[in-house]
Amino acid sequence: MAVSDAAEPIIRVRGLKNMFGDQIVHEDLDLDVRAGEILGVVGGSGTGKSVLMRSIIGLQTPVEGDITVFGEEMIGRDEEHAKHIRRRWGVLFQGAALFSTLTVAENIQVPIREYYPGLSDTLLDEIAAYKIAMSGLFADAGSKYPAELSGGMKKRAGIARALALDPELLFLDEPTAGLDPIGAAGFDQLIGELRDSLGLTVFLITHDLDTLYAICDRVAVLADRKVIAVGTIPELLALDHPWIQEYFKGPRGRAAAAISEREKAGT
Ligand SMILES: Nc1ncnc2c1ncn2[C@@H]1O[C@H](COP(=O)(O)OP(=O)(O)OP(=O)(O)O)[C@@H](O)[C@H]1O
Repeated sequence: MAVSDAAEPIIRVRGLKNMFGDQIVHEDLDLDVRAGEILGVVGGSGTGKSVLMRSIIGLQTPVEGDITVFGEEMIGRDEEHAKHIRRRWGVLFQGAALFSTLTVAENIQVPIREYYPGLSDTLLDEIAAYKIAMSGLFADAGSKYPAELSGGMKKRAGIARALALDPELLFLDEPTAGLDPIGAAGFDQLIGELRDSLGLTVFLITHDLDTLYAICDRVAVLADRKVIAVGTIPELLALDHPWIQEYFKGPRGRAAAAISEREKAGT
């Protein structure tokens, strides 16, 4: 893993403000995501984790603030230039958000067709097969429709589509939600392996404490409309914010920490 804190961050958010009607979701929110890291983003339900991700990827226009990705200012950028930047990231939305009327292979080919309209069907099929293998799906998954896949397989198909354009950055919104513990652990392992082998930077929204312990280099905590803390789990444990203490030191947090300790000890 090659996490760099000295270089310019891959994602830099400053003074972000988001509102829906009278409801202020974010105010004065700052966040850096470093090159090569897996950053876990946690926070209670409705604290604005998904809205933060949507702001960064350009699906939500903030009321105030600056967002740069790969050193490029994202807000107010013209569509043609934004498209070139978007090409450098992949997104796995909650529930995978696959097109239900397309096969897995066709889903993976959607972004490729958008950016490279001239590619032959043979080449598109080869690329889809490669992404399917990278995502740990069985070889004939390409011909299946999403409804024919288990929840875990759907998420892997979503990852395959997110990897379609060889991204440098992945956004994952609750990737292990709804998976059984074994499926979730396998998915964590996949994300870690992809980061290591492809040199990805990963922005990962999760409620899953096991995921935080297993693969996240740092964790950003959303509360009170902003990122109240960001650091390694030991760094966060040293803070006395009530939500952080409850989250990491409540029964589930203690269980996840114990599993992580056992795995490190190899027992
Ligand atoms: N398009 C929208 N219109 C109005 N309100 C919205 C919209 N999108 C999000 N919100 C509100 O913004 C707040 C933050 O939502 P968001 O989905 O980002 O929370 P979250 O932290 O991801 O929650 P969860 O962990 O439950 O997924 C919520 O109160 C939500 O109702």
